[in-house]
Amino acid sequence: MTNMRLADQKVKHADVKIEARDVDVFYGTNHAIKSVDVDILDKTVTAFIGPSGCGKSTFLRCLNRMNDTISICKVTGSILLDGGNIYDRKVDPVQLRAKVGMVFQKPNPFPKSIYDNISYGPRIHGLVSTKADMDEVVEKSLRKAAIWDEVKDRLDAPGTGLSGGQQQRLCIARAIATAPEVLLMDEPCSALDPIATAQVEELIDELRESFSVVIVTHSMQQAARVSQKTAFFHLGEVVEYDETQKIFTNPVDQRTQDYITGRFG
Ligand SMILES: Nc1ncnc2c1ncn2[C@@H]1O[C@H](COP(=O)(O)OP(=O)(O)OP(=O)(O)O)[C@@H](O)[C@H]1O
Repeated sequence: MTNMRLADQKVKHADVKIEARDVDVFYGTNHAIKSVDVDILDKTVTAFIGPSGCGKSTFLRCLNRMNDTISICKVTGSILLDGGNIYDRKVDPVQLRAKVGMVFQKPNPFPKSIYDNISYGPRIHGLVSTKADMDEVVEKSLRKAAIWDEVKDRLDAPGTGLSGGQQQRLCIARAIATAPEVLLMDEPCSALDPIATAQVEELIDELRESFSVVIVTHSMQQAARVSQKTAFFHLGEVVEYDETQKIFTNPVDQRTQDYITGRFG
């Protein structure tokens, strides 16, 4: 991994936003995540890397209880958001997902207008009461996702009519609209061309001024470009979790070294 541009690596002292301890995940008898401990820092981009099937997406989905939707999936251990257990019975997963938003691999806009894609979340969560306020939230979210100029004259057009890269930025705007504290991104650029990928990467860097971003990526170059912290997953375990620069230049574990130098995965 030489000649790799590394993101601004200065990890400023940041509060822990999510504290995961001793997390295990089972799909039936398949033990997919094994005793994982990870702290996600506030206003920091954290990358999850590792070979296919090592559990990156599974662990990411634990952070906003998306795994609840999979009947055979069982999660044990503790995951605290600002000190509160997200698996507590009193926590409403729908409310949780407004705070811990998610962007998926394939852009998935609703079959609605661009405006309605953004206004839907704030409306169902009762975050906005007047049309003028909603207009403001829609504009702000689209601006923050760097797509406002491309869509401002066609807010009534269907979101599905945009290009792939625009659809992904629309989905990011949709996730931002509920004012999340953490944004989870599961291979958000894998369906995008290099130009759209660069736009989304630039956006990720800007978003971390407002909240934490956790990104699953197969691209080590992308992890190095956008993240300050990196966790290397292997066979359901976190082998190494450290500052991105350390992981890519001086990893402690031989398995990390082998992965980043392309010896497996
Ligand atoms: N919905 C599911 N039902 C049953 N098993 C699943 C499900 N999703 C993931 N798994 C299993 O959990 C393990 C971890 O998969 P996961 O998708 O989390 O890995 P990953 O590192 O994200 O892989 P990739 O990089 O290929 O996306 C694998 O053994 C996989 O088969």
